[in-house]
Amino acid sequence: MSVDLILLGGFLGSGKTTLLVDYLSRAEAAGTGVIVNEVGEIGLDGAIIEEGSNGLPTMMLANGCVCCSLRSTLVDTVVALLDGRGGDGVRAPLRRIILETSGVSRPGPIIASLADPALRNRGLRVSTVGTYDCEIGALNVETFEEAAAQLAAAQRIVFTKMDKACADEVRRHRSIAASVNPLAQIVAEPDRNTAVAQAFSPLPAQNLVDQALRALIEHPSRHDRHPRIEVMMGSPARSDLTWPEIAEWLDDVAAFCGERLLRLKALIRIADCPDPILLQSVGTTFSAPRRMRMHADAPSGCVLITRDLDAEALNGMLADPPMHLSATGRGPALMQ
Ligand SMILES: Nc1nc2c(ncn2[C@@H]2O[C@H](COP(=O)(O)OP(=O)(O)OP(=O)(O)O)[C@@H](O)[C@H]2O)c(=O)[nH]1
Repeated sequence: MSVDLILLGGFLGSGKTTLLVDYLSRAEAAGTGVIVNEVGEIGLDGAIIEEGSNGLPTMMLANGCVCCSLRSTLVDTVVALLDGRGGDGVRAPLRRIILETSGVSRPGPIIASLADPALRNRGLRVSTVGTYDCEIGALNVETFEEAAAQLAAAQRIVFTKMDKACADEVRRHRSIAASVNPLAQIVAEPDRNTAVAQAFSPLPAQNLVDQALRALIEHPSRHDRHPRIEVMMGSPARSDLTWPEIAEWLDDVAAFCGERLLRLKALIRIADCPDPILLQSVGTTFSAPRRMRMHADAPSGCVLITRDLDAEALNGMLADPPMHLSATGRGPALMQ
């Protein structure tokens, strides 16, 4: 049986713990294990979650950041939960594990650490959910780098503190979130119960995400553009690209961008395969390429989300790049 491992990210104070505790009190949270990562020594979030965990197994990773110093501890903790060693008593098999990351964690290194051999055959399906604070916004200047990495990595962005924002502000936040991460599903539900239920429900099937990618490639446009975040579209330079060329290009892109690469998603046709190949990264952590047999007629292309780096710089990286990148439609610059 596969187990969903949901990385819950979002900046400090953006409402992760509150969302998680609200979820754990619901009937559909049965079969959930929780891991809480806190950087400070006090373990306040852990205590709040334990209190509200409804008897579900909860484990703490305190005193360090899960994307930097606690990576092997994270793997041990996930294994312990999967083996039924988290919390007290004998447990029914888990259906999902929710990892609340510390507000300053970057998702890429966490996903990379989950590729550990100890987790290889455990049927983990990793997904990413991010909270977006409608009271203060998500991308403030002081916290920009981590917040941008978290927002761009999310497959689902859940709006929090909607009670503190008027309808116009929520509309603006929706536009900002969609502009920074056009691949994410946005949950902007004023009704708290509905929002909590949707936050951790199974993510739309892969084909829905691929439809989003396809729509973007066919109709690129961005209404709100952040001055430091670029969403680029890529199209193949030739029709006879080979896998080694694409693999080398991805290596070059990752090395050139480093932490400035926030997200990459691509459906690419190569000469020696009848089906397009799906490629994805969160930060510079790439998942294994997948043949997409159901998408034989899909166009070839990619979406890249970067910070502090434009398409021209990436195109100039190689004399003859296999993919040509261009910025999506530009609207007025956002100053948030
Ligand atoms: N009004 C309002 N307040 C909220 C909401 N969600 C969270 N808060 C408050 O915002 C503050 C921070 O919420 P937390 O859930 O602790 O945020 P967090 O992201 O877990 O914070 P860190 O663990 O420090 O990163 C708390 O005082 C919450 O009560 C919301 O939907 N509406």
